Amino acid sequence: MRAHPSRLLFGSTPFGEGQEYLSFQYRFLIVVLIAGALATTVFLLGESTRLNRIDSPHVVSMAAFTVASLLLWGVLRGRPAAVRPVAWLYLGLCQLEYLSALVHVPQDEMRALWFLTNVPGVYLLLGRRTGAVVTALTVVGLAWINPRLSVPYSPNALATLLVGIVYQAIFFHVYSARSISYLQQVHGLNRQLHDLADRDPLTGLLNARAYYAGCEQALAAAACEGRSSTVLFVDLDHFKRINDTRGHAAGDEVLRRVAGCLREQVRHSDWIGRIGGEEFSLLLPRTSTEEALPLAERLRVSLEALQIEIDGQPIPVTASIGVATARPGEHTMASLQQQADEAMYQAKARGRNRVSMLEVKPGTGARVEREAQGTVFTALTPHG
Ligand SMILES: Nc1nc2c(ncn2[C@@H]2O[C@H](COP(=O)(O)OP(=O)(O)OP(=O)(O)O)[C@@H](O)[C@H]2O)c(=O)[nH]1
Repeated sequence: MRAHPSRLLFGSTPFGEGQEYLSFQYRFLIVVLIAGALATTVFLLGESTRLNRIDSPHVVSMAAFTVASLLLWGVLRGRPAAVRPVAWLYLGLCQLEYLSALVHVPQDEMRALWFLTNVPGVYLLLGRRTGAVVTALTVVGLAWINPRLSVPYSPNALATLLVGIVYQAIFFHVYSARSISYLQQVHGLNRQLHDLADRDPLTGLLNARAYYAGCEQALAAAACEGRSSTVLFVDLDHFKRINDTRGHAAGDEVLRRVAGCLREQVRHSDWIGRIGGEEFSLLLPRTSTEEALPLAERLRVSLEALQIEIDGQPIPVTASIGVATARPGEHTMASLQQQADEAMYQAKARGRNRVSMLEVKPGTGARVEREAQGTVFTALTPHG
């Protein structure tokens, strides 16, 4: 597969969530470093072909500037965290280079304009406060050095230059404030969109698509560490009756309360999703069957103990829970969920409000089923 040409310039640099502005600064600085090196190279080529005349101290300064810019590019490439220190170094380098032009190339009337080019870069890379300080220092510095130059600027030319620098500073002050707040808004809206796309609006849990996508990765990560993971498939019993006898709104309230109860009892690292009407699935990464079964039983008891009252009338809730465990590399999320599904149907078939576990022995395909009674688990149909 061919690499995208932009990788030559920027490398394959990873950016975390919420790093849009850093990613912009990183790319901006790389382009600025290369553009700076190219600009001085053009001047050096002009000098070597006698198209323009530059005094020798400034030729040395431009050559050093070109090499230093390329070195800074090499340092920055692939390291977005280095944007600030590299930007500071580059700012110092630019100021020295412009100063050298001011002193050593008096025949170039336009040379002081280079100081204008720093203002946008400082605002965008080092922030508004640094931008204001650098602008003030540049204005004072130019006013101080002008009478000391071998060919000074006229008062009119100097005033135009200084007012131009201040005007540009004000412009970029406002621009950087607005662009950052705009990016923050876009980031917030992006998060909301992600939430809308990933969450079930009724319960706030992950929807089936987001749940399975996250679980697939969590399962693979646990397998890489040689750890098992377990799925608990929770299906409410006779939920249709609640809808039929107490109304759909009451059914919705039950689903919200069940989701809250499940969420409260699992670890932060566990995955939980609403994958169907009254169906919830939990993936417990790095968790064996022996660790998961007592939790499944605890969840069943908690759901049974939920006290849901609507219009003063209690609504009893129970759930059937299917348990299936994947040893490292043994299952995809789809096949593990399928096994938990089968285990849940066993729990339904045996009378509901219970936990059932199904294990399929690798190689032989032999099935071992277990069921909880209280917190004791008994093997039901071991064979193989
Ligand atoms: N209130 C409400 N009901 C829903 C929602 N999504 C699905 N349902 C209902 O959930 C019910 C599921 O019924 P069934 O699949 O027959 O399951 P059950 O009644 O729980 O029976 P068993 O699973 O066999 O114990 C259906 O009546 C659906 O209309 C929802 O978002 N809100």
